[in-house]
Amino acid sequence: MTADQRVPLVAMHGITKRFGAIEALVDVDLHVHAHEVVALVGDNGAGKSTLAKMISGVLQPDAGMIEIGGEEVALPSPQAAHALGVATVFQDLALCDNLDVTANLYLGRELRSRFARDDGRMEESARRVLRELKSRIPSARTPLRNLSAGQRQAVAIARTLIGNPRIIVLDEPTGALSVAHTAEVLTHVQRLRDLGLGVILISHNMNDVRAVADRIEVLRHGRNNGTFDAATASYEDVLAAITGAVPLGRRTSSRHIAG
Ligand SMILES: Nc1ncnc2c1ncn2[C@@H]1O[C@H](COP(=O)(O)OP(=O)(O)OP(=O)(O)O)[C@@H](O)[C@H]1O
Repeated sequence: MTADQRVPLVAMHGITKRFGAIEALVDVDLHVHAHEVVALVGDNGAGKSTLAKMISGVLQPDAGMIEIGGEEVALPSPQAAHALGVATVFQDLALCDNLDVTANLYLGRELRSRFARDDGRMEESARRVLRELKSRIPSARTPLRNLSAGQRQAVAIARTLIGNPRIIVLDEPTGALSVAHTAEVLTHVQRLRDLGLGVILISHNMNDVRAVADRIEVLRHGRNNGTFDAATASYEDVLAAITGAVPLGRRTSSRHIAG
């Protein structure tokens, strides 16, 4: 079976979203398979976050259709998206400095034994998830305030794994990180793919994108503006699609690329 014949984990068709007079997204398509990292790139205001918020149930499209596992779905809330296996790490990470790693992973969904919070089970499961991610965080009991920016990002990613998601959306996970921490986070992204998840990676950084993505989807002014195989795409061609600067000659249409 070729990649195109597989049912995507998530497929968005003809997504349109307006904020008053602003057309944030117009007729946008996006799909992601299992074991695939799709980078969503574009200039400021291209519509990346708006699209991510729709997969995450934070925003709803004005038109278009979203399928998960081949079934059309409604995602009226983040809870609805979560229940269907979509997990998102937004830029603010939503972690608590005063709590340790385990407490952050289980924030708002603590495991309980019959009468009390089951700290032992949570810690064991936190250790398992960190191992799965190949994280270098020293202990599941380390207070978050002692972790580096890269390790915090790892905790935020690990937190999504607690809910057994199928699709993970990462919004600029390396935005504020040093080179070493960026490399660590990119390893985690690869690990998510190895675990069989579909990953949507929003990024401004072409080096990161080319290091981990299988496919690159470009948005420009709220519209699809090119699909590239990350292994073979030239930096110039992707940049041209992002900025609209260069003729489309060498760009590959989304219809010609195996997803
Ligand atoms: N809540 C909102 N109300 C009004 N306009 C919005 C809102 N959210 C986004 N927009 C507009 O929609 C367009 C797309 O924004 P979006 O944040 O999705 O772009 P982006 O590609 O994620 O940009 P960036 O890389 O700067 O985060 C922009 O013109 C933005 O100003």
